[in-house]
Amino acid sequence: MASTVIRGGTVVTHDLTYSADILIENGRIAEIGPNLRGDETLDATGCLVMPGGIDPHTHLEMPFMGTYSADDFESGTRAALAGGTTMVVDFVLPGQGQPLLDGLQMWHNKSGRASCDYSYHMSVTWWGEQVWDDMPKVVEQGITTFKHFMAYKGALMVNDDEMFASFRRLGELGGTALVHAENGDVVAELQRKLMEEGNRGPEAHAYSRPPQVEGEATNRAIMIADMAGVPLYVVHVSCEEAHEAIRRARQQGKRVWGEPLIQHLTLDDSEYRHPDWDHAARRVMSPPFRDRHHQDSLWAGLQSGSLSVVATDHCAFTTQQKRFGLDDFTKIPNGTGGLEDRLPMLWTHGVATGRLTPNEFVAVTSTNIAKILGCYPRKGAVRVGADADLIVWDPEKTKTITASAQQSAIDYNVFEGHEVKGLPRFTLTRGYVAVHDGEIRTREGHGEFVAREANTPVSRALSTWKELTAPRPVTRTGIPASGV
Ligand SMILES: NC(=O)NCCC(=O)O
Ligand SMILES: [Zn+2]
Ligand SMILES: [Zn+2]
Repeated sequence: MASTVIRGGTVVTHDLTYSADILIENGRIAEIGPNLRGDETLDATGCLVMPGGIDPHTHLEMPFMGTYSADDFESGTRAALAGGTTMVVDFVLPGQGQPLLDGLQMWHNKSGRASCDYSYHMSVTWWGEQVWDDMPKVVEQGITTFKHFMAYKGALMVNDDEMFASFRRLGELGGTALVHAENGDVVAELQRKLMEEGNRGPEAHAYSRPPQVEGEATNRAIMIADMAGVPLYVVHVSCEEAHEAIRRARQQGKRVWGEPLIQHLTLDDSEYRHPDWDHAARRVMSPPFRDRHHQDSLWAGLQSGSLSVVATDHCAFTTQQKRFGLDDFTKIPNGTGGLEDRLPMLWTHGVATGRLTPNEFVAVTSTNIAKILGCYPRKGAVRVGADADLIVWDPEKTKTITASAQQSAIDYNVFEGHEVKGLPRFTLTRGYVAVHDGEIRTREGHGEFVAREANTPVSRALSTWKELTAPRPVTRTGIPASGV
């Protein structure tokens, strides 16, 4: 295989910034240093060379709310690479009563079309002995993160007793628990009441999911995870109430991470008051967009380290699909896109504004999640031996986001009209140049499944601590005689 040199750029990792060339051989980084030579040269003059983005939260071709999300592994990973993301982690969603391994096979069948590397989280959508038995087999196959929906009552939601049992099992297996944290019982009741009162439009979606439902569920999940002895990752943290629970838990030494989305960081709830029904419905997702006060909290969390990862929850539905809920907001498929836009939007609103340093940008888009997921330093690193999943980032390159130029299969973009400054000049997936000076050259099927390690350092540390502090019977010498 021909070698490639990225020449003349500034390498930016989560902890270092320095000038160097990078030599790539057989899909891996072979050498980092000055004046390197290879068969092909990519000019990185004026650019930053960073680990490719990892998006740990996507739903590609996902069966949900009576339909399927519109981007599949082909269009989804093409969108990812176009925006500088080189690995996605999608959610396997077994049906009710379906064995986890069957669900996993369904996802393997779909992901063969991926253009970049990918992994999965397993979703615990129901509970029983079979799930308990299957969990170690799933972990053996390199899927170590298990998602629990605390919302979507009557569909994906699991109850507290099921969640506690699953969390304990995961703790034993050295895995990590994920939660969609919203109080599904309260949401269902608010939905019913709003509909009854004639609140049927997309804005009622936001009214039915106030920050309190997220704050309560986040805190509950944290406490259940702590009692079960398992690290916890809270997906799509959208508000101060949820962030506060995570911040407090982390200050107490609990092993909890929070993941805000680029949508919640940059778009607000005024979108739901838009006079055009389609405009508002296209932005219906759970949790909903929030106001400025919550956005400021999320940015502060990324700056201070109480929030760790920026994802997309890419779950794209067309306008036609959104119209399933024309006279009933509870039927609007929940989800928005963002795979192509996450990095440029975060750079523009984070780095260019001074909220984040370039190194922090790398941490929250790539390195932190690679460590949490157990695939670092193969992913999320610029170092010899790592996969050559790299972006050559031009901080001066600009564009206006528009659906007509996007890779995603849907007919709109929630960031339509946003100007971004900072875009990939080249995106490399295991050494292959999928974005070449802005031109998309993705190869369907190039992507490979990334098996991940259980028992990450954090998981081991937590198990050690829990074992040390486990309840033990008190050994007593003077036991009083029984009164019988
Ligand atoms: N977030 C959302 O609205 N849709 C995708 C499914 C989920 O993550 O809850
Ligand atoms: Zn969710
Ligand atoms: Zn999701």
